[in-house]
Amino acid sequence: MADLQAIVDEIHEKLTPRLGEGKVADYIPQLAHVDPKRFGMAIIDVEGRVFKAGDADVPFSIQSISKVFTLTLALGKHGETTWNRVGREPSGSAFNSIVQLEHEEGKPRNPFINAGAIAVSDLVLAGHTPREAIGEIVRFVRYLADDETIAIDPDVAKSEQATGYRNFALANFMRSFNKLTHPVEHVLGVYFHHCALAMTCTQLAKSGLFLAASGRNPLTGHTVVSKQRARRINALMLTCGHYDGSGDFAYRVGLPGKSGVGGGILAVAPGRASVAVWSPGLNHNGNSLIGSLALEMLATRTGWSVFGH
Ligand SMILES: NC(=O)CC[C@H](N)C(=O)O
Repeated sequence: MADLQAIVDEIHEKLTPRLGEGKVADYIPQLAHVDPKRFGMAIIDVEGRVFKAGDADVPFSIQSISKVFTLTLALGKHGETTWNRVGREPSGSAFNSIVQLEHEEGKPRNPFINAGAIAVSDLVLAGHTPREAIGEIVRFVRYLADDETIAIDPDVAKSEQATGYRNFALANFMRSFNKLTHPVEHVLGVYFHHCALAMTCTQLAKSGLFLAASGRNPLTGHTVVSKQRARRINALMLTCGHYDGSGDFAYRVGLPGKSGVGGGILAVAPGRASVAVWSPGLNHNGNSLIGSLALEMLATRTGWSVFGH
């Protein structure tokens, strides 16, 4: 086994001169306040060993990475009927695009674009008030990471609530096709709050470990999902986790991954490790520019690509 700590240190050192490249998301005003030169990386292998560099223990806004956790919850509640509400195909369009929704009559392409995650929030709301649903999501993420300190940043949630015009448009559009069962304000309340979860790279890597270990978190011994479900969530992350940049991420990195506009990426090396990186500058697809490079370097040095060495 390669010396992972040496690899992580080398990646950090090599990328340090480039920190600040890319564009920090500012359409959610609160996200624009983040220092663009931050960089964190954490790897946790299936034996529980932790390898970290840089700001691995500084919390950041996980944004769309949370869609992996809400999808897992929705599948737990609704099983395969989840797929009546959201598809499983890459969209080839931006995370906040509305174009396909009209053709597809309000059924979003996949659970990781905004429209799809809004449909998933509607599913998580079933039988709950918005406050209870948000509480359930926070409890679930704390259970995954085995860390009771994880919380939502209320300022980020408020900031997005105040400026989330596109997400309101997407949700209203779906509602017009009768594709949401709860009021738009309730569904988006859940969506904005889970996107505003603040986590460190270490916490994120821990919370994704069940996906690297056939559905069971080896640190806690908890079986989170079946092997089959873990494999399927990984497949969705690989094909849809980086929006219209998913093909390029598969080509360069070759790992299931989910990005967020806060600059984080959670990547899964099945059977090996869970990896989280954070660097706030984004590329033109809204994925962390330096974070993607860090994962490309990691995959090259470890041979972890799911497509072969
Ligand atoms: N890609 C993202 O991280 C987008 C999530 C963000 N909360 C939004 O709805 O715009």
